Amino acid sequence: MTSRRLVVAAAIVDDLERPTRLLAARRSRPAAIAGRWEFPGGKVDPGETPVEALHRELGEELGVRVELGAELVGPDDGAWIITDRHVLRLWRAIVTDGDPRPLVEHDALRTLDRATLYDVDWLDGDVRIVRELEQILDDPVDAGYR
Ligand SMILES: Nc1nc2c([nH]c(=O)n2[C@H]2C[C@H](O)[C@@H](COP(=O)(O)OP(=O)(O)OP(=O)(O)O)O2)c(=O)[nH]1
Repeated sequence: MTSRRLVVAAAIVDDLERPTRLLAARRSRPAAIAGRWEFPGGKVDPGETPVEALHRELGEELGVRVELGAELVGPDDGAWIITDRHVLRLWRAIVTDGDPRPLVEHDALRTLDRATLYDVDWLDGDVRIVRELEQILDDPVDAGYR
């Protein structure tokens, strides 16, 4: 049996209930995935709950505090297998404090909407998650934001 390490990450959006924009982060390391885009987050440390780990990672990586919304439940026992060694759990989140900056692990951030969602080179394992989020993202015009 393979047991995969749990990674937790956030779909940082502009509105928890009716999102139109999503934050993507570009990896700066390790070399094998540098330049690819992902959801900010990281591995859960021993003794941490997944939600505690997510708050810690978002503070370390982006310098922000967040409020979490609904989890995006995946097809693999409720989570998302992203690599042969990792399984991801992902929550909607909005920033409540700070401006996201690529402090560690990332060298660029982008805010994407439905029209630009695939303009970045998502990590392979994230692509089907992005497809699911595409169903949730409202058009900014429909949502009355533009
Ligand atoms: N954070 C994150 N990792 C992802 C995503 N998609 C994906 O395949 N991964 C992979 C990349 C890494 O191999 C692994 C997560 O490890 P990580 O390097 O982010 O974890 P970490 O911050 O705790 O770092 P470390 O302990 O290795 O220093 O999962 C994603 O959307 N977000």
